[in-house]
Amino acid sequence: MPALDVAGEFETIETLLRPLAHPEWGRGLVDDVAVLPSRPGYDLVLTKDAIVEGVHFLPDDPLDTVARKLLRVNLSDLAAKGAEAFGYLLACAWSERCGWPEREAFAAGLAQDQARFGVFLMGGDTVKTPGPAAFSLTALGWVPAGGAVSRAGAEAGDLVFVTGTIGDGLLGLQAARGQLTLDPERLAFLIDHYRQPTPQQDFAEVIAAHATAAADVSDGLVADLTHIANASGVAIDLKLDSLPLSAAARAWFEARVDPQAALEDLATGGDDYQIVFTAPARLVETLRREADRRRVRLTLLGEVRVGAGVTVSYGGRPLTPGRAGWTHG
Ligand SMILES: Nc1ncnc2c1ncn2[C@@H]1O[C@H](COP(=O)(O)OP(=O)(O)O)[C@@H](O)[C@H]1O
Ligand SMILES: Cc1ncc(C[n+]2csc(CCOP(=O)(O)OP(=O)(O)O)c2C)c(N)n1
Ligand SMILES: [Mg+2]
Ligand SMILES: [Mg+2]
Ligand SMILES: [Mg+2]
Repeated sequence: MPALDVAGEFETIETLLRPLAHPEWGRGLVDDVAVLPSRPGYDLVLTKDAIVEGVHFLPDDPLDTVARKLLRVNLSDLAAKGAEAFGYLLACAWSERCGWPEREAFAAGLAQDQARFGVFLMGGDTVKTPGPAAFSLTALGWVPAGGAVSRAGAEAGDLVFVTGTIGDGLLGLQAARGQLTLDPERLAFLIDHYRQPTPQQDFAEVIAAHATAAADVSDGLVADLTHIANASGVAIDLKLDSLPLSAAARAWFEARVDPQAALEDLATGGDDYQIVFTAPARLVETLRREADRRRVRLTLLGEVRVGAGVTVSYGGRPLTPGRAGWTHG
């Protein structure tokens, strides 16, 4: 284990990060830049999200899960555009709690997810901070030229779908803070979802082929649907009765005295990293088949109308959630 005060930055890069570098384009992490050749017939899709201790993850979250969350929240944005990820740039601002073993865990978490999601490290930056740890990642992906799905293509008459389940991120945060009473396995499932959500990478090609508009759910289902409605210049009806819940979230839900308030919390809590998208109504069966083939749960949540904004309803009655989702203020 090297003495961090003398060798921290370059030991970290050489020993922990270089093994993660892209074999051709990362230049062994010894140059000032990475260089990648353009890919004829494809567009390069780029996205960047940062995560900060105390804001996006908890001070006692293990560093391997922090690294995976960082990579996954970014892969989630690429998947929502129908893009296939191939690489990423990484910036680490290590705090006092990030000694060598923690940095090793961080790199090991990335190595595992690189293998799982088919991406490589292209470069980045390594600094220390006297404050809370913070990490930022720029994910890179390819999409067939002109094929990236935007937030802006929803049309009146389209249907609104979401992959997976909604609410596990919010409940996972509460579980990690010791604020939930549920079976231990359910608590573990929720905490795992909070710490290392699964980006819907396998669904990206379905989005590319069929979605008219799409976004990943990070701020909250209502907030992210509002982004789609605003960008597309349409109104969206969202039926809370249809909200897809995991078994753990359902167990929590069934113990609530106010089901409407509970569903509102789940639909505005965020940290879901599912894909919410619109598609023409005639594609329902195709979408269901494509989702089944990939073992992705797919839920019809509502529809697109002429107008503006998102109308949320429960039991046939419109309601106004106190907030649409998370904002950084
Ligand atoms: N500091 C910034 N500099 C440049 N663009 C930014 C910055 N912060 C956010 N954006 C852009 O604003 C848009 C919305 O960002 P955000 O809400 O973070 O998207 P997402 O929820 O998909 O991660 C994106 O196009 C993003 O690239
Ligand atoms: C300790 C902690 N508190 C609160 C949250 C909830 N939270 C923080 S940021 C966020 C929204 C997503 O983060 P953001 O940086 O807005 O991601 P983006 O929309 O840019 O992808 C949520 C739900 C959390 N994940 N962790
Ligand atoms: Mg962002
Ligand atoms: Mg994002
Ligand atoms: Mg997004």
